[in-house]
Amino acid sequence: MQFSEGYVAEDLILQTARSLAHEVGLGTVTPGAGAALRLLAAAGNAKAVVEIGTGIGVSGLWLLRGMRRDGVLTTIDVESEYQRIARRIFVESGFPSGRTRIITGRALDVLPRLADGVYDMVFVDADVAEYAACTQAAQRLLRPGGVLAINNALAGGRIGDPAARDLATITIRELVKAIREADEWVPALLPVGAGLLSAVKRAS
Ligand SMILES: C[S@@+](CC[C@H](N)C(=O)[O-])C[C@H]1O[C@@H](n2cnc3c(N)ncnc32)[C@H](O)[C@@H]1O
Repeated sequence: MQFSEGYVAEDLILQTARSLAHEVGLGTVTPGAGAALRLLAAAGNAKAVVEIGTGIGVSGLWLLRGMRRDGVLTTIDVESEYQRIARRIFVESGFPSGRTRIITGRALDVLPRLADGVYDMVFVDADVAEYAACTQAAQRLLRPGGVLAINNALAGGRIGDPAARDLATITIRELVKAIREADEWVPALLPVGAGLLSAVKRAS
């Protein structure tokens, strides 16, 4: 596990972003999960990606590095102060402001304003209570063959423990089960970082 997490090393800018996030007490994707996000974006030659939960830009930077050179990352967060730092990190990493569309607001207020069926990937990493609604929105936003990725899918390691009945664990457990059983998704639960539930939207 330690080997796979460190397999793709983070450069100085990602390390700096990660330590800034820790300083403000903000969780981020791990390097292994970041590398998996970059892989998924690159595999889909992603031009348009939606991220729910900008934080200060660690996962966004991984996504941008996998996307097409002309791709645009639309990233949503309620905290404009985090996004101010993220904007700086993206630009300092060589991604001009035209490569990002940074939207401040609650995910469930912003997502209905985004266009149907035009996104190649949606990454969800914000409020667990809204994961199911974000998944529903992703179903609408993604093109056929587009990829949904949901962070924290192992619920802090409690997902498979039937004795774990806290609300967050139950919410995630029900969601990963629903996605596994839904005809519209082709899923796999990747055991990187906090767990990255990844699912391709089936062409109907
Ligand atoms: C774990 S952090 C995201 C970390 C980021 N994805 C990364 O790996 O660098 C979760 C973020 O979700 C944001 N957030 C929480 N609830 C939200 C909501 N309802 N809508 C939009 N953003 C929200 C928080 O402000 C926080 O920045």
